[in-house]
Amino acid sequence: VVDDPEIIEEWLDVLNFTMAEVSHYAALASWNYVTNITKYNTEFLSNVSMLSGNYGLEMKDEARKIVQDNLDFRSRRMLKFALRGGELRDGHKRRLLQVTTNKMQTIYSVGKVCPPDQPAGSTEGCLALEPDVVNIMANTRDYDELLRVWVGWRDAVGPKIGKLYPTYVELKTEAAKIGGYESHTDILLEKYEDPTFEQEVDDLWQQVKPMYLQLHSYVRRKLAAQYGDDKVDVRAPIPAHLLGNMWAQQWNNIYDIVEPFPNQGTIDVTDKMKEEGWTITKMFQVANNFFKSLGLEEMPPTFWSKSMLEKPTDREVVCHGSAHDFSEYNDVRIKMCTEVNMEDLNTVHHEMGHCEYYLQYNKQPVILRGGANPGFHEAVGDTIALSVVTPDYLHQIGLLDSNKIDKSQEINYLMEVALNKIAFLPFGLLIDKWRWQVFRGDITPQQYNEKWWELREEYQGLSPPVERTSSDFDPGAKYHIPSGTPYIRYFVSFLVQFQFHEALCKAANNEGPLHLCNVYNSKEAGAKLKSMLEMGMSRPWPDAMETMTGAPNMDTSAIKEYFRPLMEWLEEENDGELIGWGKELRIFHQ
Ligand SMILES: C[C@H](NC(=O)O)C(=O)O
Ligand SMILES: [Zn+2]
Repeated sequence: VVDDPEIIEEWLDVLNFTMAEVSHYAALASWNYVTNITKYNTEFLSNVSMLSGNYGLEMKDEARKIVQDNLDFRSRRMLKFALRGGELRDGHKRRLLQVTTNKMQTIYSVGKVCPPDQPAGSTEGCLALEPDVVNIMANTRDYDELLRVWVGWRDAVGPKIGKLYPTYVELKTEAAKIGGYESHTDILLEKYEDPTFEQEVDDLWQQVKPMYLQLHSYVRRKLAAQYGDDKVDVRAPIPAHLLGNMWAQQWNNIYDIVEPFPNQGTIDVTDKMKEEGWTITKMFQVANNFFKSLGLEEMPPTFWSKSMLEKPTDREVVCHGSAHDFSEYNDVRIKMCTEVNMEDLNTVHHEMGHCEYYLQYNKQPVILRGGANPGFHEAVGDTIALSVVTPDYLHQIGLLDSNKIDKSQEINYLMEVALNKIAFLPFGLLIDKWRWQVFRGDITPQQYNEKWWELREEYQGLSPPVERTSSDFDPGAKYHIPSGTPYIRYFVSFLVQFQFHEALCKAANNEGPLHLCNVYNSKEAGAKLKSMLEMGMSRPWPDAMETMTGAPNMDTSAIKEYFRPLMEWLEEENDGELIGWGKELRIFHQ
């Protein structure tokens, strides 16, 4: 037992140094694997993960000996984090968990959708998820072609991942129990340091659900008009393959089908980006310039020389966009199979927001480097992107001919943003609703798929376009399940980013409405954001929220204020029409 403050401070210093080293090598091994999926890099990642796991166990055993009573807040917080998490002591089980996770991620990342009656073993004519299959889902308006790739992708990766998932769940459960937790779900929730967090997210969803129902009702009618009443029944959930996205998580790609006021010029600037000859590098330079304009850190030279900003042609990679913190030498990178379009312009800012956060909290001890909560980390880039997509800024960077918009163009603009942000909310909630139940043992392997679709209908008002059975594993068709990346962070982000946007607009003395506010070049907005980012996870997230907004809690008033003009318009449009589905189906009256 150690209770000498001198020795404890010394231990914490050594912890910080060794954690930086171990995290650096773990990040490098992971980087090598995700940017070049080879047998060697996969095994190398497994080996390094085993080593960093050994270090973690030793560090935890030492931390347990430390008496925390007369330590200051900061040291106690560092020790709290040091003692967190699951714990597998058995080397074989730890390796099995690592290998199983790598296998699921690899199956997903190399998955291909092949033409019908493809000879076994040949990849002739097969399509990768990014960019090929994603582009079909975004651009084709052929019901059956959409169905083919929607089913094809799930067939390609679902069952194989589904076979591995129960082992993954068992091992995570054993690690949690040895670590002193009821289930792995408690480890996931622990990051929010909030005993009522599950109740809070349910309450927040109830507050924004009416907005989602308005959008869903309107979009369903437009899809019925597009594909016919025999394909889309306005009294029923929407077939899940018609929303322009493989997971129906964001609906921007069907903007043309749902556009409120046609021929008014659109703020979907994909075509303009291509006409203007935008390159992938330019997209990242524009994003970098926005952060610089706020007085924040620019991406360092190694970001440009070491990132992977487009899909390589000579190897398999994990295409799903990600940002990487190497914990040393100011080395931050992005890996992304970028395409020149508006959706990816948003994602570029999203990923760079992670890098900005890494750069801002790198003065913190390694163990305090992280988002105030994981939702904050997902919200930084998206908050900036809320300024980027405004007519004012798009005009400034030459993607819109004018920054003036009339009433109908304003509704069009809000619809574009709502298809990204409002559509996403139930999806952001249901993924971990499913996973929390799986890790608690409330959903068995036999029930994986049927419970998934129950949640998809309950929250999103979607239905599978064809019969799904328990031999399918549709959760596995979404990156975050095979990769083990938690998801409630995005639900949190899609709410708090509007609070952050409002706070930055206030700091920038913005006069106009929230949805037209663009904080580009505002050093006051930058200073406000910086004051929160540099905290990392050194304080509980309500303190970080208070630094940003003046109040400590998540709050839906900002997102409601942002979309108010659109909601008024939608309630007009939906007056007398069917809204909701299942037992909540009703006629809407203003
Ligand atoms: C919203 C989430 N973003 C991310 O993974 O970066 C997703 O793509 O599903
Ligand atoms: Zn992210």
